[in-house]
Amino acid sequence: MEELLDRISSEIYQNSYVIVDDFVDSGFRKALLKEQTELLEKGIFRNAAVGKGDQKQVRTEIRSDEVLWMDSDNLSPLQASYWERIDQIRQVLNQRCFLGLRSFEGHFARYPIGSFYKRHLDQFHAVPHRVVTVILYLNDSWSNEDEGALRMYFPQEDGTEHVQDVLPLGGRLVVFLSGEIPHEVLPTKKERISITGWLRNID
Ligand SMILES: O=C(O)CCC(=O)C(=O)O
Ligand SMILES: [Fe+2]
Repeated sequence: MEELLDRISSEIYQNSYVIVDDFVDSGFRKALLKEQTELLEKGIFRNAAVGKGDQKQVRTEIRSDEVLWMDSDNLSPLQASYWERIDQIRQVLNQRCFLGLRSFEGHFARYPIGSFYKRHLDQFHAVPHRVVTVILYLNDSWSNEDEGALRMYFPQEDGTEHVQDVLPLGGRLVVFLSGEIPHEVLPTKKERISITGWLRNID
């Protein structure tokens, strides 16, 4: 984990993003996926909203995933163990990148077949406190034909954008600066499950 934390902090410092394959082992991933699938079957998932406070609304033309927020006071043992690992990332990013990260918030997300999330930034006027986005994919298998990639846009110095597509491979962790990297989820041809969270500079 030490080496991994080194790599995460140096790549965030240099590139504003990092991709870590097999961040969790397949036993842990499968257990989380099972736990989440059970919640899903109980119908606890909600259509994801866009915006915050009074502005909050379900806009399925922007995003059509379903989310379930994790309750920090009521974490399952698996969720707690994931939070602990994220907290190690939080600490190393504070030590090496001086990001002043104080807390984490996160939700499970399910993208049914055909769903997507249009291009956006995770940090904007209504949610200024999200500094680092952390996504863990839980899918059993994924290939190019399943589509549903995370498409990231990297602004270049000459004003153009470099585009990178990242497949939601199970166990893969994607970390990036929430205010710097616009991204979208391309329409998926297979159900797509993840945990998306944000390290914030408030408690
Ligand atoms: O699941 C992904 O790949 C990205 C999700 C996302 O952009 C978000 O929830 O803000
Ligand atoms: Fe996002």
